[in-house]
Parts: sequence; C-alpha cells; structure tokens
Amino acid sequence: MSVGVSLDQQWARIRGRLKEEVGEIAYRSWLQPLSVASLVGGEVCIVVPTRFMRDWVLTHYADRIRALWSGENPEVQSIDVIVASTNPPAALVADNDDRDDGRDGGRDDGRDLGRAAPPPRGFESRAADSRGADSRPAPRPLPPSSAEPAPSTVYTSASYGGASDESPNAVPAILEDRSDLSAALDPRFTFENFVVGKPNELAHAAARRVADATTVTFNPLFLYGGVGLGKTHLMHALAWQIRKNDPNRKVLYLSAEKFMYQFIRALRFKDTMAFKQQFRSVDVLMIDDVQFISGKDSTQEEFFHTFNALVDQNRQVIISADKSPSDLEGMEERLRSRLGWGLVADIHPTTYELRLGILQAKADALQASIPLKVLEFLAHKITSNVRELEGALNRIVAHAELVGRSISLETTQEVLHDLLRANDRRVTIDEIQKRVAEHYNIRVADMHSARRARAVARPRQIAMYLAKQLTARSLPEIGRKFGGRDHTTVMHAVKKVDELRATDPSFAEDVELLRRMLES
Ligand SMILES: Nc1ncnc2c1ncn2[C@@H]1O[C@H](COP(=O)(O)OP(=O)(O)OP(=O)(O)O)[C@@H](O)[C@H]1O
Repeated sequence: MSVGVSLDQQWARIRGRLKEEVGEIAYRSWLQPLSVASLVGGEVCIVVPTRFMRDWVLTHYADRIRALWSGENPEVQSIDVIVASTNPPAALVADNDDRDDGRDGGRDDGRDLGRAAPPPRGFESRAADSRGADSRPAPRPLPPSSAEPAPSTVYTSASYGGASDESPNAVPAILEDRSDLSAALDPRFTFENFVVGKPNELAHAAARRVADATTVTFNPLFLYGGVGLGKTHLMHALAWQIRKNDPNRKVLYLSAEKFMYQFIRALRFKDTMAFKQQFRSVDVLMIDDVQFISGKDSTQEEFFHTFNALVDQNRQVIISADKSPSDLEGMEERLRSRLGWGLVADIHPTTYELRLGILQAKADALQASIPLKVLEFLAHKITSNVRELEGALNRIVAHAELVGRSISLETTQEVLHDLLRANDRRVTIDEIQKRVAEHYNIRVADMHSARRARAVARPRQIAMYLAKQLTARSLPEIGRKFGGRDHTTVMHAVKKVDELRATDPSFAEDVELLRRMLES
C-alpha cells in the first residue's frame, strides 16, 4: 500500500502539534521515530522501530495521537501501532529473530478476531527507511560456521499461524509441528555460548538448575530483564539442554505473541478444545516475552488456565519477560501472583567486564582476528545492550572482509560512526541530569545544588548512578558535574541506588525506565 502525500502532510501537521505539546525531548525520544504507513477503514497504521517504543507510545500518546488525527481527518476512527520489521542485508545476516516482526497486538483478542490479518503491504520497507541510518538495528551475527540459517523463522508465522500469512480460509494450524522443537530454536543460543558475569549469574544458574533437574522444583521459573540482555538466549539454551538430557520430554517453546495468535485462531475456527489439549499435554511449556499479553484479557485468561493445569500436573513452566511479575502492568493480579510463585531471576544491565567477555567469545566464534584494544573500545562505548554490541562486532567484521582490510581502532570508529555517535549522545551527563530532573519534576539546577531534601537528593543520586552506568566518566568527574561533589558521594549514591533497586521493585522499574529513555 502506498502512502498518499496528503496522509504524509496530515501526519506532518500532527507531529508539529505533538512536538509543541510534549516538548522537544519527549518528542525526539518517542514521537520522531514514528512513521505512518496507511489509512485503511478509518484506522491509521503507525509504525515504530521497537516493541518497547510501541508499548510506550500506546500507553502515553495513543489517545492524543488518535484525537489529533480525528481533528485533522474526520475519516480517522482509530489508530494501530505496529513494530517495524527489521530486514538487514541478507548477505550480512542470518536473522532468526522474528520477535519484532509481527504486527502489534496492542488490542484485545476479541477485537483482533475481526481484523484483516496481514499488515499493510509495504509497511516494512517504509518503516525501515524511515528509521534512518542512526537508529537502524544492528545486524544479527553470522553463524560461526556455514550452518543453515537458524530455523526459528520457520517456526513463527508460517508454522504457528502468526497474523502475517494467515489467510481467512486457512486451516487452523495449532501446534501442527509442535514436535519439531528444534525448528523453533536458534542453534547458537546454547549454554555453552552464553557468557556468564555478575549481571546474569543468577538467571544463568537458575536456568541451568531447571534444565538439569530430574524433578520439578521451581515452578514456574521466571526470567526477566531489559531489552537485548539474553533472556531469549537463556530460554533457548534451557530448551536445548532439557531436550539433550531427555529427548522424550515434550518441550514447547513459543513467544507470548504466538500463544495469543494460536488462541485467536482457535477461537476463530472454533477449535479451542484442541488448543487446550495440545498446550496442556506438554512436559515443559516455555513462553517468551510474556509481557506481550499484558492488557489482553481473554488471552491472559486462557494462559492462566493453561498455566494452572500444567503446574497442577507438576509440569515445568518457564517464562521470560521484560519486568518482574509484580511489575507487569496490565496483567491480572492473580496471574502476576502465580507467575511469582516459583523462582524469579533477573538479568541486570551489562557491566564492562561482561561486555568484554561477550565480545571476546563472539569474536572467537566468528574466527575473526580483532585487536584487544578494539574489543575494549567497543565494550567501553556500546553500553546499551548485548544485541547492539553484537551488531557492532558483526559490522566491523563484515566490513573488514568486504574491503579486505584488517580491523583497527581507526576502521572501527569509521565503520561504526553512527552507532558510536548514538551511544555518545547517550552518555552526556547533562542529558542524564535533564532527563532525571524532568522525570521527578525538579529543577536541573538541583542536580548541582546543595539541597539535601529527599525530593531532590534521591533524583540526584539516581542521576549519578545513571552517569556511572551509562557514561565512561570516572567517579571524580561525575562528582564535579554534580556541583563539585566528592567521588565518595558518587560512590555512596551508586551504592544506595543499587540497594534500593534490589529492595524496591517500583524504584527499580523507575530507574530502568529512565535508563531506557536515555538510551532510546
Ligand atoms: N551473556 C551472553 N552471552 C552471549 N551472548 C549473549 C549474552 N546475552 C545476550 N547475548 C546475545 O545478545 C543477543 C540478544 O539476546 P536476546 O535476544 O536473548 O535478548 P532478550 O533479552 O531476549 O531481548 P528482548 O528483550 O529484545 O526480547 C543474542 O544474540 C544473544 O545471543
């Protein structure tokens, strides 16, 4: 579907209004990356680059955007926010991560039933173009050998009836090929390839324990952490290991999104009995990214019953999410509480040491000769998440191969200039202070002031903590930027914030949110 000029013009006007209303910073973070793909049947389809952004936009701006659209064009009744598909160059990438490809579920199941399933044609390329070079997702790594493209792509919409290739007359394909678990799993995502460091040691140990257990002890195992920190890798590793230990155990791994689409299909084709039976007959059920079903009441209901049925029969359930059970907004209280019954293990943002370890392991896997100082440089500079780190490594390796030049610090800076600039942008202490001050509704000047009231002291500590996490500045440098404070004050702030994060989930969530905002 092509986008008419007038639609673009309308969108441009709406963006202008939004910018005025929300201010430059929020606009740049959350609204500028949006693009409009189509207007069909009174519904405007808006494309965002990431799922996190989609959730944010839906929660914070959807109503306003819809109202502005309706004002601009009375034909518009509703908006839909979908995640752009990422299509990096095939030559560089064996991309087996479909998790951002699907159209958004930002609606409840019942309403999904009545919708035409496929996303508007052409939205993928349009969305990709509109993201621009700076925010293009880094390519996924090349497999170390000439292994076939990892087959989890096969598993997704085609096998499991995701929306994109679903025809109205399609025969329900509920778990048709469930037994072929390996088709769902990335062969690189094993325990052997998972680098363990302080931020992920608990989650790793928990995953190992559950994978090797002969009886069900922790039920469910709930793994959570921020974007791109290895949740899916650990889930796949678990599945591989369980299968290796006992090939007869029936393991079913799927994303919460696929679970929802399966459920919708079952409803549509009046085949819910088969759906229930098939899901409830497994020995191990693994659901990735369970936050996807937040706010989707009927799917949650079904999931709750499936979950209970399995746990009652002492079958293992393993869940991953971007938040802890208690922080899963839009999730029913009884489900949140059930999800937290077993073992909950989180993956923290990476440390420098872990990033370096991962880079070394990935470089070995790629059999690429990369000077240590280049790896150190990357570990220092690219602090956002492992996916981006991996993407950076792949880019410099691909570049070196293509142009036949060895990898050096200079070529790395040249090839990754966009990524580094984006990371550099994240790392200014000024921006951190500004964002944190805005978030807590205090003056930026209070970041430098001597005021000690908790209402300003706590945000100041959070800003110091984030400066330590997100920038390469030393403690004394950070102290200087906060009104000439001593480095021990910064140390104390970091410790305090760490303690609060560990004991207060909503505080941890707030800090995580700020971190993501700064990184977006
Ligand atoms: N500790 C680690 N060791 C090796 N590779 C890792 C590690 N952590 C993450 N990765 C790699 O980083 C990439 C992103 O990880 P993954 O997809 O598991 O993240 P995620 O937490 O599931 O992200 P999302 O929130 O987007 O679902 C993968 O290629 C994975 O192999």
